[in-house]
Amino acid sequence: MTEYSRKQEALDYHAKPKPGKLAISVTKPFTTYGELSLAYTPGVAEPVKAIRDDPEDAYRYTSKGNLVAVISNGTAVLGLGDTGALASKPVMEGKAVLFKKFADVNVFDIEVDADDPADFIDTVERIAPTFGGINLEDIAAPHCFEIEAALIERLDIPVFHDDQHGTAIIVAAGLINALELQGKTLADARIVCMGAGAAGVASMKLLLEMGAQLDNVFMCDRRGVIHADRDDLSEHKAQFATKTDLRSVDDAIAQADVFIGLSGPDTVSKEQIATMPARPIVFALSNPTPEISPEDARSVRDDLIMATGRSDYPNQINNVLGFPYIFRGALDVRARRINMAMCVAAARAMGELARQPVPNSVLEAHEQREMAFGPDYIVPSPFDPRLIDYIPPAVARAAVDTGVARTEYPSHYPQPVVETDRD
Ligand SMILES: NC(=O)C1=CN([C@@H]2O[C@H](COP(=O)(O)OP(=O)(O)OC[C@H]3O[C@@H](n4cnc5c(N)ncnc54)[C@H](OP(=O)(O)O)[C@@H]3O)[C@@H](O)[C@H]2O)C=CC1
Ligand SMILES: CC(=O)C(=O)O
Ligand SMILES: [Mg+2]
Repeated sequence: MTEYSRKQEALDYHAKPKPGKLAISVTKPFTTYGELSLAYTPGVAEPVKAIRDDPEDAYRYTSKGNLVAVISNGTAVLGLGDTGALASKPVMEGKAVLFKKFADVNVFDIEVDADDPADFIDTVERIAPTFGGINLEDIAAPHCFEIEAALIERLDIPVFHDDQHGTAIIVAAGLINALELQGKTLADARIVCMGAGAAGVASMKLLLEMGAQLDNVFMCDRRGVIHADRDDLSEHKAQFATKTDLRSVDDAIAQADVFIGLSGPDTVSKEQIATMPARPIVFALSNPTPEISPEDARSVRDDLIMATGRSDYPNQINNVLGFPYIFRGALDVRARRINMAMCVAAARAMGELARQPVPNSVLEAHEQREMAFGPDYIVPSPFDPRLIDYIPPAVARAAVDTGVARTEYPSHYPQPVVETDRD
């Protein structure tokens, strides 16, 4: 397929037979006058009064508890940069499709024309009563950090910046598996992260939480390696400013076991990948164009494990594996927030699933005869039907254990096996 026909196919997919990828459906019988009088006036006044008297009843009588807002201001849309709010809508509709298809979570996508963080925060705060959770998407650093922190502070529903934590979870799951396959460990691995924005900062923070060492993490932005002698660092970059003699990205990559790209298209060269020590790991995760193509990386290395964020190569490290299931688990225990313990639990569950035999439905979706844990299969496929059995229970359990759940661990979720003493 030529580049032109690929583009046209994508445009046609979005345009036909109806513009966009989503519609709203009605969940109650609605054909008679009696049903009209229940759904609308006078019947609707009863749940209104109930919720006025007890706001928790919103979870009982409305769609709030299974409704997430996917909200963007369009300032960091994929790796395309600041496209503006309107142009981010196809991505937000796409996230809504994934939420619904993979975890049966309903979504309103909301594109907010507000570059000023205070305006954006106010808008989200005002519309928050509608929703059971808020998924922030494609909001550039550094504003994304301020926006997320303010909304977590002001709201009592989960607020989750997907590009930060959704990405971090899948990066951690994939990296732990890839390191094991390469005979390395998270505690010892030297990691270069190209991109110190939303995704890069959160991913490195989760890796530190899960065992990576700060002295082994070399964060890079457009000005090169982030180090302690730089005086141009935001608070979020400064937490990675270690004492190091490394200054150039070339030098950092030449010592790195792992390269993680969360920056933009074509930001690392074949020559740089060629200098990495034996058995390297290269996650080129910028979308849609990675930091380096798998073809280019493989042309200079036959000992690497390679992943991208795309669906058309093996090892898709993409937050699609995370956000539908993390919200499913959080909503099902009515969590007040999504905390670090829930993120770690999700990453571990995801990584574990990749080690299990692959079901036929996944082989069929990928048109493969065989897939098994190994260099070309370090994370589950987005089409793995077991993701819903692995991740939400892990997230819900962590929410309950850390005291952020408003309900008990759901009775319809897998229950722990109780050992009985028969003696
Ligand atoms: N696969 C996945 O699941 C995901 C992938 N991503 C990808 O990660 C990338 C970043 O997204 P996000 O963190 O939200 O965006 P941000 O705008 O928050 O951060 C972008 C970061 O990348 C750096 N950067 C951009 N271009 C270059 C370059 N040429 N050389 C070095 N550094 C560069 C920026 O540097 P500076 O600070 O100097 O401006 C900044 O630190 C995107 O390409 C996105 O598609 C994001 C989320 C999920
Ligand atoms: C996958 C995603 O969220 C991104 O590239 O921004
Ligand atoms: Mg995104």
